[in-house]
Amino acid sequence: MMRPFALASMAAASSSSSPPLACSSTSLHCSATSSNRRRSTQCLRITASSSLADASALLQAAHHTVDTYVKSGMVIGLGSGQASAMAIEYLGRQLRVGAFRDVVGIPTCVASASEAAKAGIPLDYYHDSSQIDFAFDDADIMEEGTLTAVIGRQSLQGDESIIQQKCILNAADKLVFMITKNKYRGGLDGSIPVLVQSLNWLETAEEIDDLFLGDAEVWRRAAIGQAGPMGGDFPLVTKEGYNVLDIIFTSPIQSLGEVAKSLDNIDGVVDHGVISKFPCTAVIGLEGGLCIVDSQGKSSVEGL
Ligand SMILES: O=C(CO)[C@H](O)[C@H](O)COP(=O)(O)O
Repeated sequence: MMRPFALASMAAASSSSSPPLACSSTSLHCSATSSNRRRSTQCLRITASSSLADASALLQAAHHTVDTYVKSGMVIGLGSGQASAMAIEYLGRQLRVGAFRDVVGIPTCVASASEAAKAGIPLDYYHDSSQIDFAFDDADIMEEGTLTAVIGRQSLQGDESIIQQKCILNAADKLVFMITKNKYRGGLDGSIPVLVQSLNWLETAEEIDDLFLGDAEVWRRAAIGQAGPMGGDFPLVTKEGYNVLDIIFTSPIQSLGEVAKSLDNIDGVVDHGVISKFPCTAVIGLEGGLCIVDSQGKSSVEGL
């Protein structure tokens, strides 16, 4: 059954991500555990410098992604978010100075199309038959080890579409997510967006609520105004005509893959923000360096 959740509990759930102390089971280990712990404490005190540090970590991740994976002649899926915007801007600059040529971008949403247009990257639409050599994106969170990611936590206004984003990312021969280390861990928390048929959204929401009973709350996303279990006065309707439910996990998620599988089996669920792609690479921005982890289990550290 849907329960009337207070707004305060939504705020608490969405801000409950505790800072991790290390970014991988393997070598992210990168000797940085104690300094990361020190850094986590400092970050709690100085939020402004934390976002500056994150921005600088993401900038390194964005430059590394373009420098390492982009080659002339590629068709590239362009994701959205802070790091993706940085990568798009840098890619445009590199095209202008002649570091690459004949690159075509396929934006996953309006925001990345607009960044790419500003950067002067030639663009194309995504078609079912599009051959995409490489794609990059931000992730809201990424599961340590499996590299399963969640996208689409931000509000889906305008023309954004989780379906289109996932199609482009899944179609790419190679996919990179650029993230900061606090988004890469096991026992993830926070929310997962789920697209549902709007006609029977309440039944679907109740089924999802029953599935994760005690571990999650299910809210319908609002287009404007206050969030609420029912989506407020103006529930969000995507461009495809679906509602968005946010499953707000209040207990750590044991396996994102299992959550995705369970959601796929529920009537009325059209898609969700969990993406599990092989091969996939996480370029994780750290303070003063990068950690690169791929889905074959290889990891390396740069610049620490
Ligand atoms: O859907 C997404 C990427 O496709 C993410 O929700 C989002 O863009 C993350 O952005 P940021 O890194 O700026 O928080």
